[in-house]
Amino acid sequence: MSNRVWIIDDDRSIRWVLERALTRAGIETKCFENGDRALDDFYSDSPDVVISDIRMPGADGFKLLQRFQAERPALPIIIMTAHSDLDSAVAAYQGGAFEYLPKPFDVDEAVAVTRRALAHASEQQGAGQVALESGNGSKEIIGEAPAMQEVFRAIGRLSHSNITVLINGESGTGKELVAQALHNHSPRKSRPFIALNMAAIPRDLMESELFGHEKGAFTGASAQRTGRFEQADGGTLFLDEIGDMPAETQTRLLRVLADGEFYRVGGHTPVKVDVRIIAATHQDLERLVEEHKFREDLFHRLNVIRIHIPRLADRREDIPRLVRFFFNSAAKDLGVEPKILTRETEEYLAGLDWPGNVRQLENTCRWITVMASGREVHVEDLPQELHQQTAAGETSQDWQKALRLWADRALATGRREILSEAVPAFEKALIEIALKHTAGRKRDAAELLGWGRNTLTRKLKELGMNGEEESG
Ligand SMILES: Nc1ncnc2c1ncn2[C@@H]1O[C@H](COP(=O)(O)OP(=O)(O)OP(=O)(O)O)[C@@H](O)[C@H]1O
Repeated sequence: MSNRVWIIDDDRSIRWVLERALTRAGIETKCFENGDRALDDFYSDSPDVVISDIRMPGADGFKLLQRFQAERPALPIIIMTAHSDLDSAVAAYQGGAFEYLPKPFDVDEAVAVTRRALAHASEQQGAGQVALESGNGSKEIIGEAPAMQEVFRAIGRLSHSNITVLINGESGTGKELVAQALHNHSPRKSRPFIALNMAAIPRDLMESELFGHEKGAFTGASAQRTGRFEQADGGTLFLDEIGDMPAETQTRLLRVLADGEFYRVGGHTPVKVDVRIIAATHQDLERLVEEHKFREDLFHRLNVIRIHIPRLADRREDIPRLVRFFFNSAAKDLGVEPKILTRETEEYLAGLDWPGNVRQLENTCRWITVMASGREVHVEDLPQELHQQTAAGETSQDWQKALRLWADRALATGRREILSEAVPAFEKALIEIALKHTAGRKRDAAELLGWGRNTLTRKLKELGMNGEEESG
């Protein structure tokens, strides 16, 4: 009999949850508490799909992946791991894994991924999978927030391809870092990665910058110069702030993408290149298209795969880890000991808006490393502009916004069951004010609150506010 899906994890609760969910979904399962047991069974009873943890005693997930792959290259494997950095995700794909499931995962998602893997298994019966070599010198990308996990998955999925990618995200969110990771984990990784920011190049130099020029093509062109396209041949050209590309350059770019060749400025011989384009923008390109500021045909050429990188404020849970990461790298650069945040400072930083996103956080961490006197960083050690940001924010915020901010901070820093903290504080505040308005008369205060008198009496007792009222 075939046990269609194997679940391999040393954590009994994970095995239990998955087994239950898959069985309910009508999928047969077989569980193993370690990799060695699974390897023992592999030759006598082969699965259709494997779901495996990475870190286990004995044969770990990567070793299993290797062994399974060697025997059955088309076997889909889903790697689960709590260790959610990019490299383990991509390494999983390089071994031929089908999917990457960060822990803790949503059970429905796990079932959906397993279904896809089963469908894939039946399609791919017997087909081989291409193994990729590992990437080179990639900078670490920190991100445990679900939205960042999506980004990592996309990088993993795209690691076999040369497909055009459009990255969306505000300034400083890490678009270039992701573009570099896409390149480093692509078949082009040993060829150049050239980054170019459209917003930073003067308009009249743009074409020569991209396509190069011949000697004498314009005043000042005293020698022939190769452009970025030629420099990126065989590799990747990262076009940042593509929304700022002038119309005439858009037209030329479109032609290059269609023909795979171009002319240097002032040149008459076509130059052939093989370049993968990754474009990025903080702008809404669809809107620019509607406003006729961006060519629709170029937009469609670039918008093959879209990756969205969230604002830092939408992934606050990553802030403490990012801070530790930046403290460590700043300390290394400056030859000092890395700073440490107090819990209060950590909560404070996690609650700020960070309009400059990760770049602003990185700069702040450098500033602190240089400027803060002690090793422990307190709220008062933070740069002045961060204090101003909250002061300005809070005066303009109504109480609901302040409440949201509080909840966001509390959850981002690991607090749980926050209703039990917030509800009594909320009721207490309203009761106090109602009693103030009625000079302490309970009956009237209850009416102001919309409660019966008995309810108010009970609440006062529950909240330990019995000293606050007179009879009324
Ligand atoms: N998730 C992350 N983990 C670690 N470092 C990060 C992360 N995101 C961004 N950084 C760092 O923050 C800085 C800004 O990132 P990057 O230049 O990639 O942003 P960007 O979106 O391309 O910005 P812009 O649009 O302004 O060019 C870089 O130093 C980068 O290394």
